[in-house]
Amino acid sequence: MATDYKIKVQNVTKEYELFKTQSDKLKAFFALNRKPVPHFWSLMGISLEIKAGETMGLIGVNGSGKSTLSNIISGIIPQTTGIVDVRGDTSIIAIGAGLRGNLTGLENIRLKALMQGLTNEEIDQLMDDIVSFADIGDFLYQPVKSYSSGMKSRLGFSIAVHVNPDILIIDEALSVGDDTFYQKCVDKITEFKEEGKTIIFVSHSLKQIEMLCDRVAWIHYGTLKQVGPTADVVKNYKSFVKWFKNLDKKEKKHFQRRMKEAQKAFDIDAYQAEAVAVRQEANPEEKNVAAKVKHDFYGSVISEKMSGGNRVLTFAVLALFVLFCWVNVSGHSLSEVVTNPTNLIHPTEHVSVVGSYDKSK
Ligand SMILES: Nc1ncnc2c1ncn2[C@@H]1O[C@H](COP(=O)(O)OP(=O)(O)OP(=O)(O)O)[C@@H](O)[C@H]1O
Repeated sequence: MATDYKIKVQNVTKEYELFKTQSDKLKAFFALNRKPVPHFWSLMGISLEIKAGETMGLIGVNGSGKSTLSNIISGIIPQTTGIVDVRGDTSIIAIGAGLRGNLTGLENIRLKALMQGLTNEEIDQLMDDIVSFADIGDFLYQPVKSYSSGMKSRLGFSIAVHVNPDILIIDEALSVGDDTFYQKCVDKITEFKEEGKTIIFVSHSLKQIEMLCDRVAWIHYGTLKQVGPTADVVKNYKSFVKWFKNLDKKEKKHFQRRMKEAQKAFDIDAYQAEAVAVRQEANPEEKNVAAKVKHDFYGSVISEKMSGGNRVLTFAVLALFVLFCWVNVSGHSLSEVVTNPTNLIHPTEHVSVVGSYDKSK
């Protein structure tokens, strides 16, 4: 792989546990002896480099993993394994990400710009431009949860392009706006390209991809099917779509089920062993390849899962917290409760009269 990249992802995977309900998820968090939960690998090992100043398109059918990958690159979600290296003094902005539903449009502008490192004075100077580009009228003063998807996209896009990011990630933002807004966005993206910014552009519109992207990565059910010049990848993708459309209903379902089953059955240990074998074969003299690959896989990853020990610790801290609250409410001192725990269920007189009042007054 070349070294002059702006963004590099290497052996990136993303695993989800498919809990049926939120309460199942919560129970599993505290359970010491967890029942097995079905797993799903949204990404099964993506390696890709994007050069500075390049516009890279991400294409693929619904659910193939495009948003998962762009969210990992923008740091919104962590990868399960692999390296994500974003180089240089970089600020990334992903259009749809980070809008808070309970805040108004104006509040969201300030919040996102502050998170991007702008000062309040800088935001004040940009505010008129952001508001006028978004063009959503009085909705600016309404909570974002009341916006249509087109309005959210207008606001997100406007903030993103005005805070002057080094890397811009555009995930399906152009598909929901009307024609006027679409043209404004295309002009802005073209301006960004001319300024040499790096852009990741996720879209189902092959016309937009062909118009804007230098190279394209085709993500196919969690794998990188092809990466290369736009015309080549789009041509192959179109052939796949044509092939798929020609299948009858039963064949389509069968194909989709087979792909999803493969994503459930993905074996991360086998994938890691394969990476070791590939690296060793490329450089037979290299020592400690297994340990180095292990480090590449897990060294920069923040684990979303808690170890058994950490779960016990969290549980103990919570239990202590509840106990201290209870001691406090009981009105006894800690030493009184320690010497006689039944004090916990016999509050002091002081506590028992709290909230009562003297009817004779
Ligand atoms: N939080 C989650 N929990 C479980 N599965 C998830 C989660 N988020 C995404 N997935 C699954 O990961 C897969 C990839 O989703 P992703 O949104 O990245 O696809 P996409 O290519 O962007 O799709 P689309 O073109 O429809 O936007 C899908 O099968 C999706 O159901």
